[in-house]
Formats: sequence, C-alpha cells, structure tokens
Amino acid sequence: MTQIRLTRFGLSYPIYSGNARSLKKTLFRNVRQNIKKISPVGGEVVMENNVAVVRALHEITFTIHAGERVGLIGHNGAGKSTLLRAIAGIFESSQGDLHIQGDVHSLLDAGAGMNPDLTGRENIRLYAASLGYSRQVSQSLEQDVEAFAELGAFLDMPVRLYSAGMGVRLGFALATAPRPDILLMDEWFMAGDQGFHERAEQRLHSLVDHADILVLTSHELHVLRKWCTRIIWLEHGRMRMDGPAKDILDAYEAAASNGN
Ligand SMILES: Nc1ncnc2c1ncn2[C@@H]1O[C@H](COP(=O)(O)OP(=O)(O)OP(=O)(O)O)[C@@H](O)[C@H]1O
Repeated sequence: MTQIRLTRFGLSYPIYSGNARSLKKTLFRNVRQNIKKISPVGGEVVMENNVAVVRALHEITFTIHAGERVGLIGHNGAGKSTLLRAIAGIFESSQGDLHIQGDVHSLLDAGAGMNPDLTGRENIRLYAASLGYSRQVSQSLEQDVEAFAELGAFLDMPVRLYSAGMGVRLGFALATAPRPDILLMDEWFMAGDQGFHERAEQRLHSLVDHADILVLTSHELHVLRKWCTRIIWLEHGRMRMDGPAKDILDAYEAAASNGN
C-alpha cells in the first residue's frame, strides 16, 4: 500500500565548517542574537555536535496514506521545500526515520536533467532511458511529449536554441509524463503562460487523479483549498498543526490576520 511515514525526522544544514572556531563562534553568536530577536522566517539556528546549523526540520512525525492530498504551508523558511526534497530522496538525513512505499516522482524543477546540447527528442529518449523504460514505453512517452509540447520542427533542434517558454513546454511535458504512485509538487509548477495554461492544468489534473498520494507546497491558499484533503502546517522546522484542509487553513488564516 502506498504510504509516506516519517518518525521524529529531522534535517539540519550546517552553516559553517572548517576549524575557524573563533570566527564560527562570533558569527554564530551574531546570527543567534538576530534570530532570537526577529526570526519571523527560517528554521532554528542551534549548535549540533559543535557545529552551527539551521534546523530546517525537527521532530517531524506523520503518516500519509493512499488517497490523501496533502498541502504543506508555513512562513518563508518554515521547511516546506526541505520536507518535499527529503521525501523525494534528494536530501538525506540520519535524524529519525523516513519510510516510503510506492514510486515517487517530483515536479520540483521543469529543467532538471535536461542537456541543452541535445535536441528535445534526444532529451526525451535520455529521460526514458534514465527511468529504465522499455523501447515500447519510451516510444509512447516520446509521442505523448511531442504532442503535448507542440514544438514542431524545434523538437529536433538543440534545446539551447529554445526560448524560455519553449523550454518550459518541453520540461513540463516531460516531467508530467510518468504516472507515479506518489506525486510531489512545488507551487511554481502550477504556473504557466496564457495559451499553455489550460492544457497544462488539465495535464496536472490527470496526473494528480492518477497518483495515490499528492504532496504539494504552496502559499496560494485557494489552490490548497481546491486540491488538498489535509494540511500540514510547519513553523520554524516543526509541525504546528496537521489535520483536515479546511480546519487548518482557517486556523492559518486566522493566525495570519492576528499576526501570529
Ligand atoms: N541549501 C541550503 N543550505 C543551507 N540552508 C538552507 C538550504 N536550503 C534551505 N535552507 C534553510 O532551511 C530552512 C528551511 O528552508 P526551506 O527552503 O525548506 O523553507 P520553505 O518553507 O520552503 O520556504 P519558502 O516558503 O520561502 O520557499 C531555512 O532557514 C533556510 O535558510
């Protein structure tokens, strides 16, 4: 059964390294004083094993089951992207436990893995090969991406000749082609240009419908109300609330209007 389970999971980014201890102490003291004073954003700054770190995630425990559409919310630097990247397997940590059942696909960067010196078509084939697709599946991926991206003759030209928008068409078509059990999505992926937007949204819908689990980060609360069944609210790397989308979003909006 598709599932994401985190138990007391944590992830820290070291701020300074090397042997410059007095410099480290001075800088850390300044950072800590400032963080204590203002700190409306970011994770906690603490010492771990004598190294100054940003605790991007701390003591995170939850289980997401098949059928759930989960939105991650929180202030800038609360840990949303870090959490998404940890689930995607991009960041590793020895703190706590992270267990995933099901194949994960992340829509975090439409240009990821694209080689600008290869043609669009060659990039599609390379992508299919990197996913271990058979010849037959690879061919159908190529047809699907070609039809969706509508790049015409440019599909057989090097990607470095594409305009930014043409690159997005190819990247988006490619990134949204696999049909995973678990889909991870950053909010910017939902943006698109005028002509492309409607088709892009339809394609995302069908991808989301097919996935057993969706995890999405966004600052657009109306998007989360529309797409999510459950919300996890992060604050300075910790979980503040976790529950049904409507309840948590209402509480979040109320806290924002009260300034806390
Ligand atoms: N590559 C990195 N190296 C060091 N620190 C990082 C790195 N990425 C993020 N951080 C720190 O980790 C904390 C969490 O950042 P993260 O990007 O996960 O937040 P976020 O909730 O996605 O923020 P936003 O809403 O602004 O995108 C922040 O304090 C940030 O400074």
